[in-house]
Amino acid sequence: MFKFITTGESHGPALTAVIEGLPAGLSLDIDLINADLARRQKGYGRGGRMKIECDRVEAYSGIRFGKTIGSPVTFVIHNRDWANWQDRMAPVGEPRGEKVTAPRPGHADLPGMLKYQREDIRDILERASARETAARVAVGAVAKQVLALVGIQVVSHVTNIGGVSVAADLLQRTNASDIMSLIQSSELACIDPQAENSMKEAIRNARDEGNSLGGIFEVIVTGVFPGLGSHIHWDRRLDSRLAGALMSIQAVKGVEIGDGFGYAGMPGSKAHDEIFYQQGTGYYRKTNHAGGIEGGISNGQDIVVRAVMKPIPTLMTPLLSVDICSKAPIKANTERSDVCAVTAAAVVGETMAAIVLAGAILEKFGGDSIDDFLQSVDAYRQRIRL
Ligand SMILES: Cc1cc2nc3c(=O)[nH]c(=O)nc-3n(C[C@H](O)[C@H](O)[C@H](O)COP(=O)(O)O)c2cc1C
Ligand SMILES: C=C(O[C@@H]1CC(C(=O)O)=C[C@@H](OP(=O)(O)O)[C@H]1O)C(=O)O
Repeated sequence: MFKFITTGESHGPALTAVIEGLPAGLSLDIDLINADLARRQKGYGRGGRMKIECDRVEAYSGIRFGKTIGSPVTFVIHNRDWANWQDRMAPVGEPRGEKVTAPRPGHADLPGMLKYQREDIRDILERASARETAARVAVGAVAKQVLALVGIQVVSHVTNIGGVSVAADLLQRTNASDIMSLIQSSELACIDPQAENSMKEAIRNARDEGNSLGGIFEVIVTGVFPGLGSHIHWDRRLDSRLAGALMSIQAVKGVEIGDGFGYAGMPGSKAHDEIFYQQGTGYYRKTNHAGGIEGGISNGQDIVVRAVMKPIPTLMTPLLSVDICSKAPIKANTERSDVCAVTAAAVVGETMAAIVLAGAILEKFGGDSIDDFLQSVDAYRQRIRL
């Protein structure tokens, strides 16, 4: 079974990712993994930490001479900032440094310290931090390399920041490959230069006020063939897996697939994608309201998923809180922070979608070696060529 675990604290020595269930013989391009790590570090509105880090993976297991050998793959990403935190984050020795006692509304601080019985909120915030997503992106980049072998690509872009949206008509007429090239030159991974200017202005204003912003990103998966996921059980549905995976990203608070929340205002006659058939090419649709999934199963159309990120909880003009020692009112903790991280979250969204798709495809076609896997995919594709 394809699965992974990440470890590491934000200001600890390193993050790790251990990936299990990759077929043997997969050629892994480490440069592609590092390129995605670099993309995750970008985005107008990110804080000082991204100037310190330069994320790169080091492979520790599961790969020989560039190819997987079937055993678990381990990647390590060193935290450069560790050099500045060795005293406060030492794995052994007496506690040093001031305790964090003013929980930030919106972060894991208060529920985490109650649950884990900690007196220093740092014990919670270090792991709650989205620094962990660097390790996930390394896993996602591997998943994308599995998907690429069968012609599946995953792209993401930002569609809204702080209420400023990409123009609706532009969104409708831009396909996934155009999106990939358009976002190359954008600091926010946004396809609409005009909207991007307004988004940047909104981020600047938020920063000046000691405030923060959230937004929406979209993930599109192309080249998908019908049959990934299943209607049989709730936890095999591709839509439920994608929603859960996207929702697992720190600060993501809503996910929609296809027309999503827009369905509420539509009659059935406008909501579904009529089915057509052409000899030679088979079944096809003229619309994609479903976002590529019907009955929890991919239907062969592009998969389209959007997620909303709440505004960053660490505010330089802090909200009210309560000191966890004295119980007296206090301003919430402030520390170095992003003002807006939707661009980075989009890359993480792309990652999580790729992980779900790679999991579904490896589950369906199995194979201990990459050749077995590809043969099985080919045989299935032949069968469904109707
Ligand atoms: C890429 C990324 C960067 C983030 N950067 C920050 C940050 O600098 N400061 C902060 O307070 N929260 C940041 N967050 C959000 C917190 O990690 C998140 O709000 C927190 O984990 C609690 O969110 P939850 O309620 O969704 O779990 C970031 C999230 C992501 C995805
Ligand atoms: C380190 C990353 O994001 C961090 C996510 C984060 C949080 O609370 O989620 C808080 C900030 O950490 P720091 O206090 O070290 O600046 C962000 O920089 C990263 O994305 O690599």
